[in-house]
Amino acid sequence: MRKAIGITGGIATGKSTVTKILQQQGFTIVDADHIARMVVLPQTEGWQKIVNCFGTRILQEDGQLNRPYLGQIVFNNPHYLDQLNQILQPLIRQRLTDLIKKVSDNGVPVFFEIPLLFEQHYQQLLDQIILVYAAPSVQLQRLQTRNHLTLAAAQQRIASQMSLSQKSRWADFIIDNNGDLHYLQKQIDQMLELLI
Ligand SMILES: CC(C)(COP(=O)(O)OP(=O)(O)OC[C@H]1O[C@@H](n2cnc3c(N)ncnc32)[C@H](O)[C@@H]1O)[C@@H](O)C(=O)NCCC(=O)NCCS
Ligand SMILES: Nc1ncnc2c1ncn2[C@@H]1O[C@H](COP(=O)(O)OP(=O)(O)OP(=O)(O)O)[C@@H](O)[C@H]1O
Repeated sequence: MRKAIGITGGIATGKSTVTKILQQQGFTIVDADHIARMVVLPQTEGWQKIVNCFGTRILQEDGQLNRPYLGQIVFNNPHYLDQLNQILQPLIRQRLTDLIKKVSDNGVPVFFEIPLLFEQHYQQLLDQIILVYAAPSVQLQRLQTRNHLTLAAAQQRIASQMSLSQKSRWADFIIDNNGDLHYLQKQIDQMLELLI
């Protein structure tokens, strides 16, 4: 049986923390954020289109994207986020779809960490979907701390995604990441028992 399992959630709810644990347990992980970084490496089609759209101000001296600066621009203005999405989502989709389709039917699960899984409609390609949930106050606090954002900037980033409560309704399994890492591990063990 084929097991291509999507892992999603909201920004900073703990998707990468979960996939890191799964990777340590020997599972294969494909990370859409990693693909998103590959398609904007200097001189690639994605990089060129972003420079054409946003100008060279979004580049570092070495030609790489200045990601925190581009993040400030797009998460501050839905119009710019829309433009970035129009450039990057087709490039990400092509690679991600290929990788999902390659999962063999030997029953060994492959986990796909996809932040915009529902926004970009990847659900039809996946066999099961896990959502990593954190309460709004926990999510806000973790995002502010990790990215050194003001309250307003963190709220804006959360608002740029579909609401977590909406996503929760569509998931096959919800991992509650409101506790400590020990509690998270227990949730992951339960998920593995149920889904695999
Ligand atoms: C704006 C960018 C340059 C900021 O880079 P930065 O290194 O600071 O953040 P990073 O890439 O690690 O993303 C962090 C988180 O932001 C959220 N996020 C990223 N892109 C988006 C987006 N287009 N819309 C809403 N939320 C997003 C996700 O929860 C993601 O996990 C970067 O996020 C980006 O290129 N985004 C577009 C690519 C994308 O859509 N990635 C998600 C693939 S499903
Ligand atoms: N159970 C936990 N206890 C304490 N801190 C946690 C826990 N889970 C995650 N964190 C911290 O919260 C922050 C966000 O977690 P993580 O980076 O895994 O989220 P994410 O959903 O992958 O974020 P993004 O959408 O931005 O990629 C990180 O700094 C992480 O170390």
